[in-house]
Amino acid sequence: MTSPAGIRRAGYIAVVGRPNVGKSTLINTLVGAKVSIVSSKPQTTRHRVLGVRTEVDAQFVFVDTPGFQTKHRNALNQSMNRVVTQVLAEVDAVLFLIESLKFTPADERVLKLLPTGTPVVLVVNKVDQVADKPRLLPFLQAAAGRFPFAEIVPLSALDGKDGDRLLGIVGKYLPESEPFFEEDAITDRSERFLAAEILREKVFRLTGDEIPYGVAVEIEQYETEPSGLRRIHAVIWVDRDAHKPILLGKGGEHLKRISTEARQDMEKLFDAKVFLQCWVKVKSGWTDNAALLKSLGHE
Ligand SMILES: Nc1nc2c(ncn2[C@@H]2O[C@H](COP(=O)(O)OP(=O)(O)OP(=O)(O)O)[C@@H](O)[C@H]2O)c(=O)[nH]1
Repeated sequence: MTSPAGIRRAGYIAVVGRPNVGKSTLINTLVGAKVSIVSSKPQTTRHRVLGVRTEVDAQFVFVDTPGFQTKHRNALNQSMNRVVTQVLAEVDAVLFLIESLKFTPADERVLKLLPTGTPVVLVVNKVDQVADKPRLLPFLQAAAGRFPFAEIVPLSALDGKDGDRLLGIVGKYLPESEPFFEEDAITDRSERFLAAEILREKVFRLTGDEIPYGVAVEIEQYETEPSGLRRIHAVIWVDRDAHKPILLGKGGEHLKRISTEARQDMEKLFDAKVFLQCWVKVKSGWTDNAALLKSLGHE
């Protein structure tokens, strides 16, 4: 960080990019705690998730925005695009992620939504996958011609050192300000929200390709007992009858594994004992129902 001694900077940074470019991975690397979802499947991030990183002289508040869904135009996608537009109007800097040596029509659509009055840093991710490094240079030059980027930073979101380098670069664009969050804050979202995120991640990770998008997690009940024990009742909503047995598995074994792994992650994150009960229920057509989406916490 280069700000003069005693001066603190703080600001909001949006992370945008098409699905699967590595936004969640980058945020996890930058924030150093598991507050977002990482999955090999596209379009797992539907919420705005704030991750906070506090350095000696700057605080970075990252806003993880959903990827753009362009294949299916239903209520879920429209709500996603609204979130993106909202987020971009509010921030101090934008990180626009693309993948090394790829610039797809989906990237182009994200590019069109970038603000011109806000510094945009182009993050060229997954450089570790490029065997032939000299091929990067012309790619970066071409990218520089597409938009007045404030900076262009090739990196691997999996690499902590690259993350620190990026922080040094982004820090310059943050305004002078007192920090917004307590030093140890990792998120402004409640435990209840994090519990849902963790459970949703387990469903995606452990269920394979059979259930790509039609899954939502709802925390019906969340209680902290005087002993510190968290008592959580969760519903995993699926939009087809056929998906229920897939999630349950033989004799309920699969659901048991999902909930056990989710509980273990929650206990680690909350530093407390967790009692987690999960049900699988079918709600047909939920991805097309804006009112229901809202009731499930989607914006
Ligand atoms: N090799 C390599 N893989 C990466 C890198 N960054 C992310 N990935 C992988 O790319 C996949 C997608 O990463 P995510 O972080 O889930 O992508 P995302 O942009 O958040 O995706 P959505 O949530 O769908 O918008 C995961 O399998 C990551 O492990 C990287 O720098 N190098």
